[in-house]
Amino acid sequence: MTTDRHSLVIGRFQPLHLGHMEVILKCAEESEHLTIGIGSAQYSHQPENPFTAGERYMMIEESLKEAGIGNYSIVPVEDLNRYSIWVSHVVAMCPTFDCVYSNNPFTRRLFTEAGFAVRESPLYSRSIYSGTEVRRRMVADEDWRSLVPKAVAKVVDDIDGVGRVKDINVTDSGI
Ligand SMILES: Nc1ncnc2c1ncn2[C@@H]1O[C@H](COP(=O)(O)OP(=O)(O)OP(=O)(O)O)[C@@H](O)[C@H]1O
Ligand SMILES: NC(=O)c1ccc[n+]([C@@H]2O[C@H](COP(=O)(O)O)[C@@H](O)[C@H]2O)c1
Repeated sequence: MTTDRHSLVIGRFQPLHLGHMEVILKCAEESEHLTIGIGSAQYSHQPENPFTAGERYMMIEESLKEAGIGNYSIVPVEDLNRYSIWVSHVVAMCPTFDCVYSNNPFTRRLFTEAGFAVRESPLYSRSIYSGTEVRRRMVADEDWRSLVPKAVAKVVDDIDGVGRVKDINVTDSGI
């Protein structure tokens, strides 16, 4: 089903996982155009945000190519420390959109207050499909590949992403 809806999905994608992909595929199917906002774009090399905006861009672009999706734009969006103007900042950075897909109550509230239609999409196997779980498995040498698209695993391998995630999770004392 395609409508004339122009939609936004926003997340940190640290990294993109199969839960994100379910939302993106549903949204792409329901929209004429989909914008994927890479949130917290200025952060990288931190335990919660290991990958740069450019690396996350590659993960999304290659995964959507793999999935045969074409009607989208990818836009890095930096955080602002003034919540009241963050939505205006997103609007200024992105192609026009009228509908936002998010499950985070705070993000939903900001867009609702700004007059956008906000849609909730089901959370897919949330106990395993989260960035937090993917990063935890990388550090613990457990299977993280089954939680992400093949294209994401390739980007992570190309940049030694697992080595980076492990290094930034080790303190000086080695704990
Ligand atoms: N398993 C999932 N199924 C559907 N949507 C998801 C899933 N995990 C995250 N999302 C959606 O992705 C958006 C947030 O993206 P983000 O990259 O911050 O996800 P995250 O996996 O929760 O991150 P982290 O665990 O690193 O904090 C939210 O709208 C959230 O509801
Ligand atoms: N004021 C702000 O900078 C602000 C407010 C709400 C969401 N965001 C960003 O949007 C992205 C998605 O956030 P949630 O995962 O919380 O929905 C994150 O990168 C988050 O930092 C930023």
